[in-house]
Amino acid sequence: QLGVDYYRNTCPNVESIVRRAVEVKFQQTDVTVPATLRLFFHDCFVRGCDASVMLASTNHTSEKDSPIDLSLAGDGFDTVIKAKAAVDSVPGCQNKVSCADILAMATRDVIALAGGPSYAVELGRLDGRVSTKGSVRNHIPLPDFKLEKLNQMFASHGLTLTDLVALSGAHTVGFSHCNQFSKRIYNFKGNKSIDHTLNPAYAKELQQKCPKNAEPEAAVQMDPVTPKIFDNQYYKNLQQGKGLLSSDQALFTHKRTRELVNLFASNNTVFETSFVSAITKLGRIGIKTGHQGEIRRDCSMVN
Ligand code: HEM
Ligand SMILES: [Ca+2]
Ligand SMILES: [Ca+2]
Repeated sequence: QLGVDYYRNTCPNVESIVRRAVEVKFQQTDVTVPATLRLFFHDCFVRGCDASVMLASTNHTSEKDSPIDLSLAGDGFDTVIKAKAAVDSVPGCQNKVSCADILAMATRDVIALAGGPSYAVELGRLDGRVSTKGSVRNHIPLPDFKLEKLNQMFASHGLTLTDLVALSGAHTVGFSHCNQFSKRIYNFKGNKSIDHTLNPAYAKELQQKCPKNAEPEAAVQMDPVTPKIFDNQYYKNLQQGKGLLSSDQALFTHKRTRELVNLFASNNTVFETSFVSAITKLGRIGIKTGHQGEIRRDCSMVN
């Protein structure tokens, strides 16, 4: 049911309206890029791409207030809210475009703004009416997951090992808080050692940036070389033992995925093509149509 021309008759200029709003937001802060990209991932993996991640808590706690999603940067939500306001300010477009579709378009736009590939976004998702804190824990992968478990979680959404490796390339931009990888540098396997898959010089650098008593807000760029550019540097980092999260470095440790890492590291065009294919599949997860959803007036509340 998804299609690139979905709003052809209802709001023909929706793509340029969203793009303009995203550009303005990006000029204010470049954190807009990783924040929006991660928001899209966390939305699609929990109840499908239906903007459930944007619903505010009511008498029960919603996804965004779950422990994992509390680390989603506010600028991602703000990007969608601003783009939605821009769309709704155009006569005829008011309440015609779903928050889920605006998030999908904004994600495409931030990737291009950071120097990554551009692609046609499929549209036609409705917004969901349900969001629960409990659903996040079992659906969002954790940074200490083994490859087998990561693969299982992605496979449950029809995503292949190639898709997993390509989508992990999103970690070419953005930050991680120290607590997400502190075990690797201070207490690996519970015996006060350092994860041996970490490059020793990089491990030292991380210990400096994340001292044992680091404040909870302390964060490190996930790609130490080109932290703001959407490129294949992430894979080159993995080849050098500079994957920040255990789940990143695992892609190079295992033979099955190492070949893909090497391929993406050596050929940015292949990486971009694989990423576009994978994020397009990501955007198809759990699509709601008809009575299953609605076009939310306010992205943070059901109608
Ligand atoms: C493969 C399994 C994955 C795991 C275990 C994982 C885990 C994480 C963790 C722990 C962080 C740091 C969060 C923080 O401390 O605030 C993070 C950040 C991020 N993740 Fe992932 N992630 C995965 C896949 C993905 C995918 C598929 C995407 C998007 C397509 C993505 C996009 C991002 C982005 C852009 C950031 C940076 C966020 C920011 O700077 O605000 N991740 N991820
Ligand atoms: Ca969702
Ligand atoms: Ca990069």
